[in-house]
Amino acid sequence: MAVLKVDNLSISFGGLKAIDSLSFEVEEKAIYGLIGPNGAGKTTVFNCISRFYTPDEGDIIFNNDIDLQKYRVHDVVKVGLVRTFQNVELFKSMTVLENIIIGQHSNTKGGILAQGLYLPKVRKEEKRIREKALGIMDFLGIRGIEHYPVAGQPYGVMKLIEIGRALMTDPKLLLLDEPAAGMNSKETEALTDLIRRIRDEYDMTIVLVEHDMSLVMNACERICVINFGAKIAEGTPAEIQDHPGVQEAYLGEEASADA
Ligand SMILES: Nc1ncnc2c1ncn2[C@@H]1O[C@H](COP(=O)(O)OP(=O)(O)OP(=O)(O)O)[C@@H](O)[C@H]1O
Repeated sequence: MAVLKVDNLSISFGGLKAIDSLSFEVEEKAIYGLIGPNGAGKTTVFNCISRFYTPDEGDIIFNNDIDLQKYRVHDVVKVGLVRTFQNVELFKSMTVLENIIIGQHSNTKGGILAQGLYLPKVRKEEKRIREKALGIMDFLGIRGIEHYPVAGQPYGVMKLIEIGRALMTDPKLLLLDEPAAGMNSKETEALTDLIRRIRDEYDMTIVLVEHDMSLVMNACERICVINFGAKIAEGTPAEIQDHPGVQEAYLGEEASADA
Protein backbone atom coordinates (compact mmCIF):
# COMPACT_ATOMS: atom_id res chain seq x y z
CA MET A 1 0.00 0.00 0.00
CA ALA A 2 1.21 3.52 -0.80
CA VAL A 3 1.31 5.56 2.39
CA LEU A 4 2.01 8.74 0.41
CA LYS A 5 0.82 9.56 -3.07
CA VAL A 6 1.98 12.78 -4.70
CA ASP A 7 0.06 13.25 -7.91
CA ASN A 8 0.80 15.86 -10.56
CA LEU A 9 2.08 18.43 -8.07
CA SER A 10 2.95 21.92 -9.34
CA ILE A 11 3.78 25.18 -7.60
CA SER A 12 5.23 28.44 -8.93
CA PHE A 13 6.75 31.42 -7.19
CA GLY A 14 6.30 34.47 -9.39
CA GLY A 15 7.50 33.36 -12.80
CA LEU A 16 9.49 30.41 -11.46
CA LYS A 17 7.94 26.94 -11.69
CA ALA A 18 9.53 25.38 -8.61
CA ILE A 19 7.65 22.06 -8.93
CA ASP A 20 6.48 20.87 -12.30
CA SER A 21 3.81 18.10 -12.55
CA LEU A 22 5.64 15.86 -10.08
CA SER A 23 4.22 12.45 -9.18
CA PHE A 24 5.61 9.71 -6.95
CA GLU A 25 4.37 7.11 -4.48
CA VAL A 26 5.94 5.87 -1.27
CA GLU A 27 5.11 2.38 -0.06
CA GLU A 28 4.35 1.72 3.58
CA LYS A 29 7.50 1.04 5.71
CA ALA A 30 9.80 2.22 2.92
CA ILE A 31 12.82 4.48 3.29
CA TYR A 32 12.44 6.72 0.26
CA GLY A 33 14.90 9.36 -0.92
CA LEU A 34 14.12 12.58 -2.75
CA ILE A 35 17.30 13.96 -4.27
CA GLY A 36 18.40 16.53 -6.83
CA PRO A 37 20.88 19.36 -7.33
CA ASN A 38 20.70 22.60 -5.33
CA GLY A 39 17.46 24.46 -5.95
CA ALA A 40 15.81 21.44 -7.62
CA GLY A 41 12.69 21.81 -5.46
CA LYS A 42 13.16 19.14 -2.77
CA THR A 43 12.32 21.29 0.26
CA THR A 44 9.42 22.81 -1.66
CA VAL A 45 7.97 19.29 -2.08
CA PHE A 46 8.29 18.76 1.69
CA ASN A 47 6.70 22.17 2.28
CA CYS A 48 3.74 21.17 0.11
CA ILE A 49 3.32 17.76 1.79
CA SER A 50 3.52 19.23 5.30
CA ARG A 51 1.17 22.08 4.32
CA PHE A 52 3.57 25.00 4.71
CA TYR A 53 2.80 25.68 1.04
CA THR A 54 -0.42 25.16 -0.88
CA PRO A 55 0.32 23.79 -4.35
CA ASP A 56 -1.16 25.38 -7.46
CA GLU A 57 -2.13 21.98 -8.81
CA GLY A 58 -2.09 18.31 -7.85
CA ASP A 59 -3.09 16.02 -5.00
CA ILE A 60 -1.23 14.76 -1.98
CA ILE A 61 -2.92 11.70 -0.51
CA PHE A 62 -1.74 10.25 2.78
CA ASN A 63 -2.53 6.80 4.13
CA ASN A 64 -4.77 5.86 1.21
CA ASP A 65 -7.62 8.34 1.59
CA ILE A 66 -6.51 11.40 3.57
CA ASP A 67 -6.41 14.48 1.35
CA LEU A 68 -3.67 16.48 3.06
CA GLN A 69 -4.78 19.73 1.47
CA LYS A 70 -7.81 19.68 3.75
CA TYR A 71 -5.51 20.01 6.77
CA ARG A 72 -3.80 23.05 8.22
CA VAL A 73 -0.07 23.02 8.84
CA HIS A 74 -0.39 22.34 12.60
CA ASP A 75 -3.00 19.60 12.08
CA VAL A 76 -1.03 17.22 9.84
CA VAL A 77 0.73 15.84 12.92
CA LYS A 78 -2.65 14.58 14.16
CA VAL A 79 -3.04 12.32 11.11
CA GLY A 80 0.47 10.90 11.64
CA LEU A 81 2.77 13.04 9.53
CA VAL A 82 5.75 14.89 10.97
CA ARG A 83 8.86 16.53 9.57
CA THR A 84 12.25 17.86 10.54
CA PHE A 85 13.80 20.98 9.02
CA GLN A 86 16.89 21.69 6.94
CA ASN A 87 18.00 24.27 9.50
CA VAL A 88 17.42 22.77 12.92
CA GLU A 89 14.33 24.33 14.52
CA LEU A 90 14.67 23.98 18.29
CA PHE A 91 14.08 26.17 21.35
CA LYS A 92 17.72 26.73 22.18
CA SER A 93 17.33 28.14 25.70
CA MET A 94 15.14 25.22 26.81
CA THR A 95 16.54 21.87 27.92
CA VAL A 96 16.97 18.90 25.62
CA LEU A 97 14.17 17.02 27.42
CA GLU A 98 11.78 19.97 27.18
CA ASN A 99 12.44 20.23 23.45
CA ILE A 100 11.67 16.56 22.95
CA ILE A 101 8.55 16.70 25.12
CA ILE A 102 7.16 19.58 23.05
CA GLY A 103 6.57 17.02 20.31
CA GLN A 104 3.94 15.39 22.50
CA HIS A 105 1.95 18.60 22.90
CA SER A 106 -0.67 17.59 20.28
CA ASN A 107 -1.29 14.19 21.90
CA THR A 108 -1.56 15.22 25.55
CA LYS A 109 -4.59 13.80 27.34
CA GLY A 110 -6.60 15.67 29.99
CA GLY A 111 -8.66 18.83 29.60
CA ILE A 112 -7.69 22.40 30.49
CA LEU A 113 -9.50 22.19 33.84
CA ALA A 114 -7.77 18.93 34.83
CA GLN A 115 -4.42 20.42 33.82
CA GLY A 116 -5.10 23.68 35.69
CA LEU A 117 -5.94 21.78 38.88
CA TYR A 118 -2.99 19.44 38.32
CA LEU A 119 -5.19 16.42 39.05
CA PRO A 120 -3.62 12.97 39.57
CA LYS A 121 -4.45 11.93 36.02
CA VAL A 122 -2.48 14.94 34.75
CA ARG A 123 0.48 14.00 36.95
CA LYS A 124 0.28 10.43 35.66
CA GLU A 125 0.15 11.71 32.09
CA GLU A 126 3.21 13.92 32.67
CA LYS A 127 5.12 10.94 34.05
CA ARG A 128 4.16 8.83 31.04
CA ILE A 129 5.32 11.56 28.63
CA ARG A 130 8.59 12.07 30.47
CA GLU A 131 9.33 8.35 30.44
CA LYS A 132 8.50 8.15 26.76
CA ALA A 133 10.88 11.06 26.00
CA LEU A 134 13.67 9.47 28.03
CA GLY A 135 13.09 6.17 26.22
CA ILE A 136 13.45 7.96 22.89
CA MET A 137 16.65 9.64 24.10
CA ASP A 138 18.00 6.21 25.03
CA PHE A 139 17.11 4.90 21.60
CA LEU A 140 18.86 7.86 19.91
CA GLY A 141 21.95 7.44 22.10
CA ILE A 142 21.65 10.91 23.68
CA ARG A 143 20.56 9.97 27.20
CA GLY A 144 22.40 11.90 29.92
CA ILE A 145 22.05 15.40 28.45
CA GLU A 146 18.32 15.75 29.17
CA HIS A 147 18.71 18.64 31.62
CA TYR A 148 21.23 20.62 29.58
CA PRO A 149 20.11 23.51 27.38
CA VAL A 150 20.02 22.81 23.66
CA ALA A 151 22.27 25.83 23.05
CA GLY A 152 25.83 24.60 23.11
CA GLN A 153 25.03 21.07 21.96
CA PRO A 154 26.97 19.92 18.88
CA TYR A 155 25.04 20.34 15.63
CA GLY A 156 24.82 16.57 15.08
CA VAL A 157 23.20 16.19 18.51
CA MET A 158 20.69 18.97 17.72
CA LYS A 159 19.69 17.02 14.62
CA LEU A 160 19.03 13.98 16.81
CA ILE A 161 17.01 16.06 19.28
CA GLU A 162 14.83 17.22 16.39
CA ILE A 163 14.30 13.61 15.33
CA GLY A 164 13.45 12.76 18.96
CA ARG A 165 10.82 15.49 19.05
CA ALA A 166 9.31 14.06 15.85
CA LEU A 167 9.26 10.51 17.27
CA MET A 168 7.26 11.74 20.29
CA THR A 169 4.25 12.21 18.00
CA ASP A 170 4.17 8.50 16.98
CA PRO A 171 4.18 9.36 13.28
CA LYS A 172 3.23 6.97 10.53
CA LEU A 173 5.31 9.02 8.08
CA LEU A 174 8.48 10.91 8.97
CA LEU A 175 9.92 13.51 6.57
CA LEU A 176 13.61 14.22 7.19
CA ASP A 177 15.01 17.32 5.48
CA GLU A 178 18.79 16.97 5.13
CA PRO A 179 19.31 14.96 8.34
CA ALA A 180 23.06 14.56 7.68
CA ALA A 181 23.81 18.24 6.96
CA GLY A 182 26.69 19.40 9.12
CA MET A 183 27.63 15.86 10.18
CA ASN A 184 31.04 14.29 9.67
CA SER A 185 31.38 10.93 7.88
CA LYS A 186 31.33 8.90 11.11
CA GLU A 187 28.19 10.65 12.33
CA THR A 188 26.58 10.17 8.90
CA GLU A 189 27.34 6.45 9.01
CA ALA A 190 25.74 6.19 12.46
CA LEU A 191 22.75 8.19 11.21
CA THR A 192 22.27 5.80 8.28
CA ASP A 193 22.02 2.93 10.74
CA LEU A 194 19.73 4.96 13.01
CA ILE A 195 17.30 5.78 10.17
CA ARG A 196 16.94 2.07 9.43
CA ARG A 197 16.42 1.30 13.13
CA ILE A 198 13.77 4.03 13.41
CA ARG A 199 11.86 2.50 10.50
CA ASP A 200 12.13 -1.01 11.94
CA GLU A 201 11.56 -0.35 15.63
CA TYR A 202 9.01 2.47 15.34
CA ASP A 203 7.35 0.78 12.39
CA MET A 204 7.07 3.81 10.15
CA THR A 205 7.69 5.11 6.65
CA ILE A 206 10.51 7.60 6.08
CA VAL A 207 11.01 10.05 3.22
CA LEU A 208 14.28 11.93 3.24
CA VAL A 209 15.85 14.78 1.32
CA GLU A 210 19.62 14.60 1.44
CA HIS A 211 22.75 15.72 -0.42
CA ASP A 212 25.03 13.15 1.23
CA MET A 213 25.02 10.35 -1.33
CA SER A 214 26.52 7.75 1.01
CA LEU A 215 23.51 8.14 3.30
CA VAL A 216 21.02 8.16 0.41
CA MET A 217 22.49 5.11 -1.30
CA ASN A 218 22.90 3.10 1.92
CA ALA A 219 19.64 3.99 3.66
CA CYS A 220 17.05 4.30 0.88
CA GLU A 221 15.35 1.46 -0.94
CA ARG A 222 13.91 3.73 -3.62
CA ILE A 223 14.97 7.14 -4.82
CA CYS A 224 13.25 9.85 -6.83
CA VAL A 225 15.52 12.36 -8.56
CA ILE A 226 14.21 15.79 -9.45
CA ASN A 227 15.74 18.68 -11.36
CA PHE A 228 14.06 22.04 -11.98
CA GLY A 229 11.03 20.68 -10.10
CA ALA A 230 10.43 17.75 -12.47
CA LYS A 231 11.18 14.05 -12.01
CA ILE A 232 14.13 12.87 -14.08
CA ALA A 233 14.50 9.36 -12.63
CA GLU A 234 13.13 6.95 -10.07
CA GLY A 235 14.43 3.56 -8.97
CA THR A 236 16.68 1.59 -6.67
CA PRO A 237 20.04 3.07 -5.57
CA ALA A 238 21.84 0.94 -8.19
CA GLU A 239 19.49 2.11 -10.97
CA ILE A 240 19.89 5.74 -9.93
CA GLN A 241 23.70 5.53 -9.78
CA ASP A 242 23.79 4.23 -13.36
CA HIS A 243 21.22 6.64 -14.76
CA PRO A 244 22.78 8.96 -17.38
CA GLY A 245 20.18 11.72 -16.80
CA VAL A 246 21.06 11.83 -13.10
CA GLN A 247 24.77 12.03 -13.74
CA GLU A 248 24.14 14.83 -16.23
CA ALA A 249 22.00 16.82 -13.77
CA TYR A 250 24.68 16.61 -11.07
CA LEU A 251 27.51 17.27 -13.53
CA GLY A 252 25.63 20.36 -14.72
CA GLU A 253 25.60 21.52 -11.13
CA GLU A 254 29.35 20.95 -10.76
CA ALA A 255 30.02 22.77 -14.02
CA SER A 256 28.06 25.85 -12.91
CA ALA A 257 29.84 25.76 -9.52
CA ASP A 258 33.21 25.73 -11.32
CA ALA A 259 32.27 28.63 -13.61
N1 LIG B 1 8.87 30.86 -0.71
C1 LIG B 1 9.53 30.95 -1.85
N2 LIG B 1 9.51 32.06 -2.61
C2 LIG B 1 10.18 32.17 -3.76
N3 LIG B 1 10.92 31.17 -4.30
C3 LIG B 1 11.00 30.04 -3.60
C4 LIG B 1 10.32 29.84 -2.35
N4 LIG B 1 10.58 28.58 -1.90
C5 LIG B 1 11.38 28.02 -2.83
N5 LIG B 1 11.64 28.88 -3.83
C6 LIG B 1 12.45 28.62 -5.02
O1 LIG B 1 12.08 27.37 -5.52
C7 LIG B 1 13.22 26.66 -6.02
C8 LIG B 1 13.35 25.33 -5.29
O2 LIG B 1 13.79 25.60 -3.97
P1 LIG B 1 13.99 24.45 -2.88
O3 LIG B 1 14.45 25.11 -1.62
O4 LIG B 1 12.78 23.62 -2.82
O5 LIG B 1 15.16 23.60 -3.52
P2 LIG B 1 16.00 22.41 -2.89
O6 LIG B 1 16.07 21.34 -3.91
O7 LIG B 1 15.45 22.06 -1.56
O8 LIG B 1 17.41 23.13 -2.75
P3 LIG B 1 18.65 22.85 -1.75
O9 LIG B 1 19.13 21.47 -2.05
O10 LIG B 1 19.65 23.88 -2.16
O11 LIG B 1 18.13 23.01 -0.36
C9 LIG B 1 14.41 27.57 -5.82
O12 LIG B 1 14.67 28.27 -7.03
C10 LIG B 1 13.96 28.51 -4.72
O13 LIG B 1 14.60 29.75 -4.80
